[in-house]
Amino acid sequence: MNIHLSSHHLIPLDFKSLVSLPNSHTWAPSSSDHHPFPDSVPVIDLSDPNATPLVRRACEKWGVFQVTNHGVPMNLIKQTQLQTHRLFALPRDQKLRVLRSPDGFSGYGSARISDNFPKLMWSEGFSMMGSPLEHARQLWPRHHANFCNVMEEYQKEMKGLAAKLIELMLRSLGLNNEDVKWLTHPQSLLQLNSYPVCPDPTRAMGLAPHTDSSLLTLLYQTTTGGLQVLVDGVSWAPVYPTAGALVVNVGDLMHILSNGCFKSVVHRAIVNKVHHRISIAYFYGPPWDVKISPLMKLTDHPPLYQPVTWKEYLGYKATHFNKALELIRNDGGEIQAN
Ligand SMILES: O=C(O)CCC(=O)C(=O)O
Ligand SMILES: [Fe+2]
Repeated sequence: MNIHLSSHHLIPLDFKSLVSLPNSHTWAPSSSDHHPFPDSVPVIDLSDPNATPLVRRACEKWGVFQVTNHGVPMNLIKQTQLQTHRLFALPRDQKLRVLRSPDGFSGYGSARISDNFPKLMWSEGFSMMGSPLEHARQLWPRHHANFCNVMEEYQKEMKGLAAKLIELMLRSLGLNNEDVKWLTHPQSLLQLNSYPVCPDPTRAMGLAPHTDSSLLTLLYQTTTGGLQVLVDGVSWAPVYPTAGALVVNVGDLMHILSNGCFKSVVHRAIVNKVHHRISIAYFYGPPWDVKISPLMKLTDHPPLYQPVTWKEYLGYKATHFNKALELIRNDGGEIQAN
């Protein structure tokens, strides 16, 4: 499905002014909503001597895990959370001053994946590629320094942790950083998500089911849960907020790189009636123009995917959404890129 909506769908609702769900935001329940999953996403302590095999198992079975003892200062996470609330608490017309352009990466707006669904989501977001200075100046002409410092520091910490986790994932497969030399210049995007209090959460969708296009995503979801992952294609397992933990999602590019060994996890965010939920997602990937393909050492069976750059892959994702991986699969996507 690829429904191209006009750019006004980039503009989130004025959530505060609504006492009921408008039809544009009312979703039919899906059959998997009735299959809650009893097991829960693994939590891995990075200081555990067994962390490497635990990471491998989590990536193969789930495509997602939580990490504790990750070394990112809790105070910085709290500051980032505070600045995120500060941004979304701004009056709507002020946030609309920094509206993301339809094909842009930075700024305020509805979820990028909105174009692929017939209904709209109960959320708003703010994305940053590199420094947020330009937008922050428009949001707070005089008081933007704190926001910028915190977001830049957070990106720096996430970059270090992402590199560490990639190394761990590679090591778990018998590989090392020499196999991904191009990762000395990673590319990343920081995305703040806001899910306002919702009058009818069972019929609304915070963020519709998707996989991330990154190599990996590091997500902080505060103490208000809402993230769910799809297990075996039929059941939604909640990812319970765990004090100080960060959620690690395997993204599509890591699935490709691992020649299908690691799952890229399908996930979604649900909303609730009581708490305004925020989450902070850091997407980490290769430089835009580097071709990613299954690592040769893992191709004891033929490579499953054709080489693709992150930029090209995002293009496929925009046109074919959850069929994008099929499109570059060697054993025959029937779909043709257009
Ligand atoms: O808010 C969440 O828990 C999920 C966010 C997410 O999946 C994303 O930003 O890609
Ligand atoms: Fe995601």
